[in-house]
Amino acid sequence: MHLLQNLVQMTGQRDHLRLELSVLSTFLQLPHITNVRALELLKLGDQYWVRPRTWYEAGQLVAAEQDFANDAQRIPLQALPHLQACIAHKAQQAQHSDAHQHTIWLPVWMHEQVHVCIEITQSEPFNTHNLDVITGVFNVYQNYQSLLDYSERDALTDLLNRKTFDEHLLRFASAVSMQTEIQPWLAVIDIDHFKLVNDRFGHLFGDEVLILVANLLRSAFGPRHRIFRFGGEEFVVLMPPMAKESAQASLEAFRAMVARHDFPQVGQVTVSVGFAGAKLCSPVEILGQADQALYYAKEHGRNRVCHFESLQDQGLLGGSQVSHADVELF
Ligand SMILES: Nc1nc2c(ncn2[C@@H]2O[C@H](COP(=O)(O)OP(=O)(O)OP(=O)(O)O)[C@@H](O)[C@H]2O)c(=O)[nH]1
Repeated sequence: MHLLQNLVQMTGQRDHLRLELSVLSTFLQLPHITNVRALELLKLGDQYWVRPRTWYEAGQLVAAEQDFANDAQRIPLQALPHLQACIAHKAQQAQHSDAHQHTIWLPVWMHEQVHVCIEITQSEPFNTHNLDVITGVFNVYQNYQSLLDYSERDALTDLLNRKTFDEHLLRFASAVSMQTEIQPWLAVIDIDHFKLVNDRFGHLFGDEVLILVANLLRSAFGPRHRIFRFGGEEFVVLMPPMAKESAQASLEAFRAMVARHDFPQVGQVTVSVGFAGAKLCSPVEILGQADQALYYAKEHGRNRVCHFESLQDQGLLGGSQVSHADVELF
């Protein structure tokens, strides 16, 4: 009965982190289980890394507070050879036992990739009944996870939709380090004269441009970035902590990549970009700042990248543009 109640509670969650904590808490109700962790996997450079994202410690479930790259708990995937082999073979699970404990790894497969893996350790060897219950709970969790994921994505481009933006931004903003020049960034990217694309070539070709721009965004920005389609021809990228020059350089590289791309039938398409530091202030404020920089880029020739704080320091932003942010975004 306890298990059923836990499953009900688990499927009542509306965000990934709470769902993860809820599944760990469900596993902890099962007999013999001594430890459970949700591991996050990420490719940095050409190597895969793992870190515990949520785990059980001193009688409590806790979540990592650090950005993945700065997390001292991250280890190379090779350090967990059974999990590494499991992923390499696209297997559903891996097990390992030593004299004291028995561990099972259950990777969450989504679009043929693994970003999360549940690790369960128990004092007794796994038996058939025990494994049936564990995999049953895990399957409910995995199905629910993909349902949540589906509800968070834009149907046309498969990028994140706007629904979870605030939550992602909050996580990025709380990763701000003491060095103020290294900070997360928020960029608003808008396709130039997109109405003309629709008018000249029709909505189907317009849609194809949106899909291709989304693909270019995915290839330009790595897994530590979060890419959203905010609606229409507007995209938002949350960039992990870095120096302003690096943020500017990667946005410039993306802008140039779009300008170089040959869009079928349509030919050349350009984008304008505005970006601002994603400090700990309200999402509305940060979006408003990036949007003011975007507005400036649109007003000054399009196909360019503008940085809010630089424009502000140069006194190039009037007060009137703020209303654009209100109209466009809220
Ligand atoms: N094909 C397609 N068009 C869309 C979609 N969503 C919004 N649009 C169109 O995007 C166009 C946006 O046009 P505007 O906001 O006037 O901006 P613009 O023409 O890109 O001009 P600038 O932003 O000033 O460079 C409108 O024509 C919308 O109908 C979509 O999902 N598919």
